[in-house]
Amino acid sequence: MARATQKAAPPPAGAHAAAETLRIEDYALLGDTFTAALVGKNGSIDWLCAPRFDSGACFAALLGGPENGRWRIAPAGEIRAVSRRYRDGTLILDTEFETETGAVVVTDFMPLPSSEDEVDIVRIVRGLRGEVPMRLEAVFRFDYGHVVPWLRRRPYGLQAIAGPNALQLWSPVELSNQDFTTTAEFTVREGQSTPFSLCWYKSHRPEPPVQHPEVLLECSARWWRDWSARCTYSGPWTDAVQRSLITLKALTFSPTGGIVAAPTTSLPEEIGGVRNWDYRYCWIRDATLTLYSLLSSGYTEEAVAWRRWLLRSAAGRPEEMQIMYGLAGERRLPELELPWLKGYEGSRPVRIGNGAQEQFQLDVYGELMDALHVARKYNVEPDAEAWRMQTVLMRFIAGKWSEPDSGIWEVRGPRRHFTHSKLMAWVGVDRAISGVEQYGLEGPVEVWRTLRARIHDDICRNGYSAKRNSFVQHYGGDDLDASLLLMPTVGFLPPSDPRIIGTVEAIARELTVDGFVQRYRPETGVDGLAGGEGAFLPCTFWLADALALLGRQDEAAEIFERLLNIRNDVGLMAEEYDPRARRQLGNFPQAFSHIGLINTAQNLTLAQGPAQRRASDAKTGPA
Ligand SMILES: OC[C@H]1O[C@H](O[C@H]2O[C@H](CO)[C@@H](O)[C@H](O)[C@H]2O)[C@H](O)[C@@H](O)[C@@H]1O
Repeated sequence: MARATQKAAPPPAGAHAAAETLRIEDYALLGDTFTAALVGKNGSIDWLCAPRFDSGACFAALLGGPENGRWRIAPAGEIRAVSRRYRDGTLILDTEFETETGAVVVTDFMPLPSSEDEVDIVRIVRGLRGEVPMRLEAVFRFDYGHVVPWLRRRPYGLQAIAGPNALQLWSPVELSNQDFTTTAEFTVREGQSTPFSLCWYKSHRPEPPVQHPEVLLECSARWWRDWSARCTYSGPWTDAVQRSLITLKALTFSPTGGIVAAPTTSLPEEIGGVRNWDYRYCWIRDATLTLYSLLSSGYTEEAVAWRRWLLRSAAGRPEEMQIMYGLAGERRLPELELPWLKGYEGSRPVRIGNGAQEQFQLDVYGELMDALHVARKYNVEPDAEAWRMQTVLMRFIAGKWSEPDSGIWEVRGPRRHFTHSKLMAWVGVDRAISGVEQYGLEGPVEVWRTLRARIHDDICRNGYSAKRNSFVQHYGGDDLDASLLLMPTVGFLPPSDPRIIGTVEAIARELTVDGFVQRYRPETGVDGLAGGEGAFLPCTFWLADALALLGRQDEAAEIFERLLNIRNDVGLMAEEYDPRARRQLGNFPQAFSHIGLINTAQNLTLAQGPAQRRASDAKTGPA
């Protein structure tokens, strides 16, 4: 049985049941709108940060090995087949294991509604056929696998405690403890049910009471189904859109409305490579597209919360505005490496924090201007404050638009005059002018009109290559960049303009690998990083959007279907995809990719989807 033990060095990996390497797409998401967990097809929860998305992980096997923390419940013997699915309209996962002696289903979920002080995970094992010997293995660690806690036997099961963190494992079966690993063996027969629950809480607080798993299951199912019922999208891709919306909701930090780019850090953009970043923060850039996806699907409340998060986070002097913030708008997100973690399939370093936070990325000012414009257009909230912010931002854009920056891809090479950055500066000015022209707000509109024309002219002269008949990645260069697919979407030029057609076709021809779009060619060294990366899924959605705007609906739909096909078995997508190895890459699941899915589905279904609406907002430049 579990007993009090003393802290010691983490045991070697060999002390645990060998871990198979799971692909990124072998994971499914659990979440409670405060934090999230990833559970693998093998029944192992390999990632959980508590109490918030950006807290230290208590299960970090995803980026190391079982010795860095995990919680597995699976058949003890050979598994013949595994299948899984979310219950309709929920984030409640059923994983079915088929064995020689029978079949069981493990139901995993994080109960809702939840609170900031506790994080719960419930796992209910039910026998479907025959009888199945099961094994539980729990390796509790804190601080990303670094801290080995004390384990104490408790009447309900086990408590793990170290520093500010405590976990309680509630178990109806006997637990054993050896080498800082907790195990249990039990058998489940047809019709039987064996529930477990795990609760993270603040170690200085009293132990939380254990709640009944079946009651939590019922409440959580109701909570998700009520939420999903608010979706207004209906069309050929309703299930896919709903799954992406649920994912987006699970990536939302409910106390503040901030949406994290992904719940993970350091899942690699290249297996074995160094492009491993922490995405557990909120990016301003992703805001406009997020707003469109929420508003056009009926989720006004979430859009309001996200807009309020934006206003609070970006408040202050524009020169101090950041491109990303913490969940509550925190500004300091220092980038650190965690040398004790060997990285996903050896992809090192594992990083927490994100150095891109300090970069100057001109496009985010335009993104913020556009997001506030969209919110005004949809009449999201009374908005005097937003307009005040926009006029201040306009002064900043006017003074800074001609400077080089690090761009949408947050390159770690030298700053450049990225065409997309200038494009978004143009968008910022254009939306300010709309504030005056369409909404009667006050501002120096003549000065802004002159500025808009100047930026437009600058982009057309310096960001366009007549030789290539395409806009290019940065001034003075010849390379392409998939961010330029947004040119028709933001309304810079009409989709029928030959320069736009040329750009979309050049990207489709030269940046596409087996039908998936790369954001740029890393081998040019523009990003200052070693190695390469996969195709970027949001950019592939943007290609579909651009083609739809060009009236090439069939091609757009073909790309969209291709994207749907590479979602994993439970409808989730990472940021990138390796078309040759046919596997997902990068942080997972990625909000930007799911936002792309929602918006493109709407673009292909509605007469006026988000892309058409965004394009028609702008005063497009001379054709
Ligand atoms: O690979 C380079 C950069 O990758 C990350 O940024 C990407 O994700 C952001 C969030 O979705 C997105 O806004 C940005 O456009 C993407 O390039 C990473 O966070 C950066 O640190 C890294 O340099």
